[in-house]
Amino acid sequence: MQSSACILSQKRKERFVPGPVRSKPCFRCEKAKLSGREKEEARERRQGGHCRLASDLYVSPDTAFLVAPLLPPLRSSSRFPDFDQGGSMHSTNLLLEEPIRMVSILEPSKPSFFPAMTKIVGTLGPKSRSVEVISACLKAGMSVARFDFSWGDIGYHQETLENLKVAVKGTKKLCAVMLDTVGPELQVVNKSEKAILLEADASVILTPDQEKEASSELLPINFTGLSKAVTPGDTIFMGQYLFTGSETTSVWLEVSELKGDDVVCTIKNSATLAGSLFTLHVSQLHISLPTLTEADKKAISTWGVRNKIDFLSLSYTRHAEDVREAREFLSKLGDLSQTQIFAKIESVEGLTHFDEILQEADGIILSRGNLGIDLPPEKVFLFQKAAVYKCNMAGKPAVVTRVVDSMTDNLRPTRAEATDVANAILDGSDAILLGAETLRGLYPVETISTVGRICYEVSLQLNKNGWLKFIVKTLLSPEGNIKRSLPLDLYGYNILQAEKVFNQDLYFKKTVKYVGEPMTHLESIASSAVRAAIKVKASIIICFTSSGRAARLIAKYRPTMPVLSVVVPRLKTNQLRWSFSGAFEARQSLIVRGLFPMLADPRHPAESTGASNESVLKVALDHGKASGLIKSHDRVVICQKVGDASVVKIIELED
Ligand SMILES: Nc1ncnc2c1ncn2[C@@H]1O[C@H](COP(=O)(O)OP(=O)(O)OP(=O)(O)O)[C@@H](O)[C@H]1O
Ligand SMILES: CC(=O)C(=O)O
Ligand SMILES: [K+]
Ligand SMILES: [Mg+2]
Repeated sequence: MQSSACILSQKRKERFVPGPVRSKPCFRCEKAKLSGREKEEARERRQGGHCRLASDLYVSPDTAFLVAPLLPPLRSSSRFPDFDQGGSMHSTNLLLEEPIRMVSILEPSKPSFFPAMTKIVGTLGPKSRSVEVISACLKAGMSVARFDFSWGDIGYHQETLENLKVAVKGTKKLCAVMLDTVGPELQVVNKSEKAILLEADASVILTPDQEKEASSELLPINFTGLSKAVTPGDTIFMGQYLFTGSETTSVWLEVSELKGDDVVCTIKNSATLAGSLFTLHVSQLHISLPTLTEADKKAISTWGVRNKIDFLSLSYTRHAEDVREAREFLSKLGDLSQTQIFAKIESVEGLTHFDEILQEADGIILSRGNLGIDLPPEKVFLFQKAAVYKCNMAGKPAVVTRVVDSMTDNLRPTRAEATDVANAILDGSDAILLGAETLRGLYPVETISTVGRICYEVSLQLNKNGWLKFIVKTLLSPEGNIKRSLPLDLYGYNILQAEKVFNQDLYFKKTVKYVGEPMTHLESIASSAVRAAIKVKASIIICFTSSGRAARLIAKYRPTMPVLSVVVPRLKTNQLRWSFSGAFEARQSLIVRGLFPMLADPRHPAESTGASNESVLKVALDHGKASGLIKSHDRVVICQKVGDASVVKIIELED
């Protein structure tokens, strides 16, 4: 297992190895005791020799053959505890094999009812709070609305939420609500909102005295402990980067002197700061403020309770204890005991405690905005791949932020951003979180639809390959040279699957292996459902669930087809009144890759007993047909309980 700390400790002075760079095991990993399974894996690696290694890393057998002799042999005396896992999280699930016909890339994807499997979280704010814009956002594919309490008051966010409710009714698109806390965020408070001109080489003082007026010489901040936390020579990053998505409104400061509670800084670049709030970021510094601040608690216990928030996005989560405390706080707030906590990893401190945080949290937000400042740039990708992989193995949703900053002011993302979105999905992310782009960007709806189209294209490729529908087979000569490509049906030997971007098979096996044995009954059933669905080329999986657990476990195995998660409400009581469960569970699946929730009518039986009676299954199938997901003669895999037994069924639809 790649330890989070080892991302930071790896040195770049690696010996040149063709293909993916192999890292030295870090001091901590080398010291780490190997578990039984790890020992077994290490043994397998040794036995596998370079060929296995090469075929793991390189996709087509012919390149593997060429590359294998170039790889240094594995030292049998040395352990690479993170390599096998590391290799799998980097590239082995991705199989973009040669030969792909380049012109085929240009073929527009056929309009289809196949949905984008990746979810989009949109932050609602000044440019996205009218009923019209929110409705358009929902239609464009937003399934979770994020309310960022770093700015705006409770009344403002309530107005936006009322509009969201109207939009949900009007569009009939389900949308979950996420409250994003302020947390220990350092902020410059500019009450007058006058633009502040900062010039390179001049001095500016950061003071905790918030009564003072902000100016080019003096900036009041919301934290008293800064002068005790920094030392001369430290750099401080300041600006509206996090809100505007633009780096040109940011300033680098260097601490030159500490005067009591004040911090005197030298300005490193000229910039004009506009607006009422700028965030400060001091690289790799622990801020002695609680993760859940008093202001956050107030927002949660008023706005949060009133609106039954589905997700709490816990900013600057630094330890597992932060999550436990938030959970304890939520547990006393009635319905909010059902709210899921998504830990935001946005500092090196959070990264260091990633594993334990993941155990406590319901999901993870890879807050690349802040973390991107805290981490050396060359380490960001490694964090992303490692963190997403760990989330995938834990079966917990991974959400990636800051993907198309430039769309805040532009109709098109940069090519780097467009590729980044697809890569984040291929890495295994469940959802993409849009911040400044929808909050105060000029094109909130276009941003969602552009990101949605990328998600759709990736999902389509994954599904297409899962079905092996349009696969072109390459024939190899006995020497292993590529002879020509022919359609699948014509020949039956030496297959190289082209146009394949995701090796579901390998992913599945790794996930099963990671869980180990014995597997819980439910996970065994859930993984079998995915296996069966792929083998019989099912169009969808229908999963009955009450707690949402079964559906989440199915999603964990990354089916290539949509999963209709049929949430069956349960009658529950809190001693005072009776109510039905189900609404939270349905909305909370709106952030999980591939899950499409449907709330069942609790009065219906699971299946029809007579021809005429309405059943949950019939409603689900009708819903699938009406939305175009399934049609006559399609196969559908169903995961449900019959009596006491959990079963996986395969049905073939009639005309
Ligand atoms: N109402 C239902 N009708 C039929 N099968 C169901 C129903 N609810 C859940 N199942 C099936 O029961 C199994 C357990 O799933 P899951 O844990 O999600 O449901 P649950 O009802 O919340 O579970 P539990 O019985 O553990 O409380 C799965 O196979 C799931 O498909
Ligand atoms: C969203 C957020 O907080 C970040 O990316 O840092
Ligand atoms: K925030
Ligand atoms: Mg952040």
